Amino acid sequence: KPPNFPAGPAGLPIIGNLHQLGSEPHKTFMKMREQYGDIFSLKFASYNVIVLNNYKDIKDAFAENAFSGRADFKPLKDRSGGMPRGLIFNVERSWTEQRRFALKSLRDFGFGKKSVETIVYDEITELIDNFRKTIGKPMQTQNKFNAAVLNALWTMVTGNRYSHDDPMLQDLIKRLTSSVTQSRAASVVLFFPWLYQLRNKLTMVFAYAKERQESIAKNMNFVKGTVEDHQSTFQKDAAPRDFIDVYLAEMEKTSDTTSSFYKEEGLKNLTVTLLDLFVAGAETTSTTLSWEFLLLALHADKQEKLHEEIKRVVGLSRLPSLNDRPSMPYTEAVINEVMRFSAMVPLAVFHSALEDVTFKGYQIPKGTLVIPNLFCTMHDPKVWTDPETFRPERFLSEDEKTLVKNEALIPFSTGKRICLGMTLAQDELFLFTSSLFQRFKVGPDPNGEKLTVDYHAASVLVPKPHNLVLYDRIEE
Ligand code: HEM
Repeated sequence: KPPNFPAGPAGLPIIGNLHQLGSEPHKTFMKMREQYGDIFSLKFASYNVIVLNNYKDIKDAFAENAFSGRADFKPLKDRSGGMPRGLIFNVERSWTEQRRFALKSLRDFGFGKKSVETIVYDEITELIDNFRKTIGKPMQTQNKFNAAVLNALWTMVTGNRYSHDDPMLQDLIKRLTSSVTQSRAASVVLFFPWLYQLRNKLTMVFAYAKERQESIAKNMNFVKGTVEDHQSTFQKDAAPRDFIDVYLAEMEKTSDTTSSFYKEEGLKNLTVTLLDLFVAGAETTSTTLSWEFLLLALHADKQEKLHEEIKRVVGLSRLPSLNDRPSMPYTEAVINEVMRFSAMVPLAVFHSALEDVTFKGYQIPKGTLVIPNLFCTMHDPKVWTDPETFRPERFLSEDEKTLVKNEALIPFSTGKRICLGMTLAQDELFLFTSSLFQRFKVGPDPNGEKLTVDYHAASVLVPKPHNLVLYDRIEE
């Protein structure tokens, strides 16, 4: 161990602590915290790791540029053409440039602005039509939300939308979903470059590796095709149609040969950026909606309160809008509680130290992986009363009229690398939640198995497949 490094459980040679993680590492870390404290260390193969479990430590660490690196895993670099590019796994200057540009441009195309409403309304209208066909029948919600959410993103980025049952859209969803929810067994190769090499050589033997490589290649081609279409119809002086157009315009005006927007490098960053937006934006938002439907099916009283607020503030004759949001604290509290309870991205995305840093008296060497245990901050019994209970009222003042903030609610992480799509996700969650619970009531399938909050744990926590039944509140 490096000198003055946080303490942690002893591991084995070669693999370090990898064998101790279990199927739910976020919970294992909560147990280790009892023995080793809020900040403890691990070893994953040759990587030094520190785990942060307290929201204050996570906030302080991630406010520093020194902790804004990402792991230098070879498979991740291969995914973006041999070096870090795009948004999620990019680092240093290229990341700063790409992130700043994506944030600004997407804000102009919807993030936090009115136009997000128009785009999301199209999806909500189709979703409501589809849901109405299933009234009274058992159905799985996850895939339906996926299509709507991915479509909204696709519209902002590429200017087009698909019908929710379009095979192209369904195919894209399948490939994106598997990249986020693939088993932990596959991610072990991240830590062992030699195993990754071997796996590549034995691609024919490892079916999942083959499938994953093909899926990344297909997604890449799909995105490249869309970029090429834009390039061939791009008009320099016309108003940009979408995110890709703004990006192409930025490339046109870049003359600095070292910029991440310059010519070929710009194009490479664009394709990875597009993939990153879809990978990060679609599955997360739709899984949050799945959690919400499941939790509200289990808590009919909270669902009734939610519907009552929507009926009182918006009525039943028009769709809710972002302007209604400040008058709907219960709706906000429900969304907050769904995000807290599900802690859907339990360990965020690993950060790494870009240089040697001193943090809270510890010396953290360059290259150390930093894991923020977001699950712990949002289920910490020291912060939350009865953390395992679903109770939206915890985010309200005593008279239930005002929303109350809690600093430990950090489902989007915090600091320099805070989720780039946070505003969009929050707007979408508000619009989907208020529109769908204005119209529908959701409950367990009376003839199905007992509903539980069990989930499948990968990078994202996804509720186990389950059926729900919808009822239409508005007779036509
Ligand atoms: C409920 C929905 C969402 C949740 C809970 C969520 C959560 C997260 C978390 C925990 C991270 C990791 C932050 C870190 O490394 O510390 C992240 C990163 C990211 N998210 Fe989200 N996200 C959501 C929706 C979205 C949407 C809709 C988009 C885009 C349109 C998006 C784009 C991104 C990107 C690009 C990153 C990487 C940022 C970077 O590394 O600089 N996310 N998100």
